[in-house]
Amino acid sequence: MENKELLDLVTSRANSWLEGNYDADVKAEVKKLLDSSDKSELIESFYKDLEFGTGGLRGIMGVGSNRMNKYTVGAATQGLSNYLLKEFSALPQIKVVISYDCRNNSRKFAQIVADVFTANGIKVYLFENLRPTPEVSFAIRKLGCQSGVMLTASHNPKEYNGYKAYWADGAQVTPPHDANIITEVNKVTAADIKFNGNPSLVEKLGEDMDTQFIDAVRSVLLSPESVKRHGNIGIVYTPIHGTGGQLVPKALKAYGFTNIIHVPEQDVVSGDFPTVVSPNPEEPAAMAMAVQKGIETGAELVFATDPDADRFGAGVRDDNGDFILLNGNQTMIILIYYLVTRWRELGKLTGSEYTVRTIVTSELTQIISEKNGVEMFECFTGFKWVATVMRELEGKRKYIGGGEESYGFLAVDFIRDKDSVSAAALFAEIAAWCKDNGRTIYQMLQDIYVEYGFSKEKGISVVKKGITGAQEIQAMMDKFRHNPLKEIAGSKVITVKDYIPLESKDITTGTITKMDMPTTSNVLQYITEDRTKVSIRPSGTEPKIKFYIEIHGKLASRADFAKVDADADKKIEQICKDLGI
Ligand SMILES: O=P([O-])(O)O[C@H]1O[C@H](COP(=O)(O)O)[C@@H](O)[C@H](O)[C@H]1O
Ligand SMILES: [Mg+2]
Repeated sequence: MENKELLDLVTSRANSWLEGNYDADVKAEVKKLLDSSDKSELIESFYKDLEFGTGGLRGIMGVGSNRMNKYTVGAATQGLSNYLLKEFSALPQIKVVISYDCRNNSRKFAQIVADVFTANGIKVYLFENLRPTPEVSFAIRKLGCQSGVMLTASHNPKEYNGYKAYWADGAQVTPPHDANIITEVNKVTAADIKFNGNPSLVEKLGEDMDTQFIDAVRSVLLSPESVKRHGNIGIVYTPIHGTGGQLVPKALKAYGFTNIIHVPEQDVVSGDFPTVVSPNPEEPAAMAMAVQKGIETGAELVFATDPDADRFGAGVRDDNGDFILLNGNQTMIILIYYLVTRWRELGKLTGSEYTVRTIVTSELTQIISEKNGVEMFECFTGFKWVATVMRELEGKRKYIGGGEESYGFLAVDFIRDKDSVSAAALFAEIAAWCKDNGRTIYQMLQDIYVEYGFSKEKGISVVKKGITGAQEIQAMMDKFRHNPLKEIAGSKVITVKDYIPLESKDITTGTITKMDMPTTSNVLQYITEDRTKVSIRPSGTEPKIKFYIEIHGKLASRADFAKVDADADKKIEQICKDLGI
């Protein structure tokens, strides 16, 4: 779009906010944007509507159709209400769960969401205080609700907020509901939003639901004897100012862990995230205070969760006693290995069990799972796709666990989104079990590489903000799509997978095979002769293009680990050069 055309579009959209049914302070903000000589903020705020991405709506807070505010949150809820009223017209009472995280405005947005739902005659179970995302999923199933909303922008920077929308099975909405809801939302004008809530339709949720959640999580403990013997392991835990503090320590205690060490500065609930630049446990800086506390106290494990406590990050001690922060693939490898091993040892495997990973998560998890006789399914990025597999297999096969490289794991089937609470308890349990086996988690990971093959994964995100950033990301995707790399780190590319046409192309023969996926997605994958895999996709939650690198090799024994790992780093460096990142 030409600059003039774009400016006309945003000016007319902003003017409609000045004329429409909007609060006076909102109009004053819009006027400021219109009057400013620098039009960039006006353009960013109005050039499009906020879109449902990988994890619902997510955007910077502020006025405008492309921002998180009373009206975009209100319109989303009005559209969702309209859709629920149609879909469940036979029910005497539609019910939903609402929770929110520590972010600035999350509580306020939660109240707006509750008002709009109840104004539409929908019963709301509203958490009395901030609670983790997985508890929303849990409560929807427990209370037999039709939908739910979590106000959070997950691990995004503090300027952001967001809206995760759930369906009756406790999973975030997927097709056809997501598209149908968007159609309803797009029909809503500011005047249509019913903001005048009906408090008599609100029921508060709190400690009772927490107890049910913790009891359910407690029931999946697989090695109670090991925990009994080693319940005094020192575990540092930080919620990074978010919701995890409500449940993670309780879950660890319920498992039998007694030595939980807090990072008091980060237990402080705050949407300003005063002690970190970014509240994302994937970034080592977000875990620095916890690691420091671990060093000071001699703890063995360091855990962190993101603000809405669906992501789980862990640090373990290496052979020198130094803390190593595991990446999401390593955590997933450890969790999957433990689950399938323990299920097998306990005689719980009947042949119908399964696990799930996303297409950008290490294939080593698949090898481990399947060598233990447990089929692993592949799905798109977004935990809603893991939940989709669970929905399809509900009542037919038994879910053991599933997850993804971005610190997301779910080890239970009574929740349908990633859950850091059960993941943290499980991880601590693994540390106890390892002690009984005479090794550390770090050594166990190396043993896994020896037994199942060595792999190393690295995720690289390139940030490209705003409207121009989005165009640059698309141009990069176009380049990789139309001029695929022929060689990566000296190895021939033999397969290119494109998830828009859902085609896998064998480069040697030119044969194209259709891929079976429930929908399409803007993802490219290159696979080389030496099993290197590079996946490329634009993020659906942040202004980023993401590269996922995975390489495979051999590890003969623990003694060789340092060398094999260092060589892997060199290879990954070369791959980055080849990708131009
Ligand atoms: O951000 P969260 O923790 O809600 O998590 C959501 O977004 C992550 C990042 O997605 P993207 O790569 O599209 O940015 C996904 O990996 C995850 O499955 C999804 O549930
Ligand atoms: Mg999160």
